[in-house]
Amino acid sequence: DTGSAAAVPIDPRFDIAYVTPVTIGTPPQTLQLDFDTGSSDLWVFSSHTPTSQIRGQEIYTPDKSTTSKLLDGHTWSITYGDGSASRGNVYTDNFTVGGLAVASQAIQCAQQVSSSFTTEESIDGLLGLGFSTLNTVNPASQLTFFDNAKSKLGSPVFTADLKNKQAGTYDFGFIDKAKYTGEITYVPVNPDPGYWTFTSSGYAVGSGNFSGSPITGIADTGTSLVYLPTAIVTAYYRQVQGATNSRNYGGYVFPCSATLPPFTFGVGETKFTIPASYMSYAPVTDGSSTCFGGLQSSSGIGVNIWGDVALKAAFVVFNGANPPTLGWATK
Ligand SMILES: O=C(NC1CCCCC1)N[C@H]1[C@H](O)[C@@H](N2CCCCC2)[C@@H]2OC[C@H]1O2
Repeated sequence: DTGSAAAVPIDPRFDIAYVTPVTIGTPPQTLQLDFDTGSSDLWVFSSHTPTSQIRGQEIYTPDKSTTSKLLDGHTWSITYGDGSASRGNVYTDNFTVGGLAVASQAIQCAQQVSSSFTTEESIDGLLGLGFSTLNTVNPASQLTFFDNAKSKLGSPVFTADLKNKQAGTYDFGFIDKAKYTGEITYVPVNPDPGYWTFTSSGYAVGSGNFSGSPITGIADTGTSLVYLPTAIVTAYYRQVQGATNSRNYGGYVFPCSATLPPFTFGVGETKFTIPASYMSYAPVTDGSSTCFGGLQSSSGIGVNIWGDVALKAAFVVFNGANPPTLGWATK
């Protein structure tokens, strides 16, 4: 079997996050989920979510599905790196992504979501694509959709083809040659503690020389920006007129009119260049002429993160074989 579904930016102006349609239950209920390789919980806004915390999101109502089953006594609670959080109870039900079906997928129903989820009206929940070891369901942790689907897939892979300000694709079970150019460079993945952790072979700022120092970090579709060591980030913003590290906005900002250099990162012998246009994330507040950078420091986080700003510049294969690897190709 295979699956293929669109990854649609939630805002036409800035690539804050991407959502992908899924169906849950019988008859199918369609929700738009944020596919997140940086976590491993599949949770949804639901009939168990207080209405005060719902603002336009689609919800899953297990009682309306003839195939839903309560996973009795199981609960979950998750907090993300940006401080957003949710918790609730668990059902199993039929679940599909782009034609790929899993019977009895654990569906974590939110009984509480934090404000940043309530205010993000176009995200109806998350679909974790990290390793199942990160799943937070107690007392028995649950498998991700990918882990449940693996046995049905011709090849135990999924691919991310995220795009700048346009819809891309998540494919499951096959590698679409039409989506990339040249060869795919595969690199080792350390699945402990549960992220798609790999080592980049270095970086360059604009037309500057390539620095071949290894950068270990995670490939995270659920994070908008790229977070790297301070030395790399300061080298980048030294090339941006008027850039400053703003305590007020919590990162590097610059005049939206500034000329930005592109940013190149290495994977094995292959080099990926993030265009300058991807390196300006969004105005710090609506209509402001001060923009927030797409590259920020990872010093406060404890891990380097290759988020959407970087992933958009490549075709990425998440290879769930044993051992797992990551494949990177230009497009
Ligand atoms: O917390 C992170 N990443 C951290 C960012 C700071 C540095 C450490 C990693 N990712 C989350 C992301 O922000 C959430 N957000 C929801 C609202 C729209 C934008 C996406 C969404 O929910 C979980 C995951 O995706």
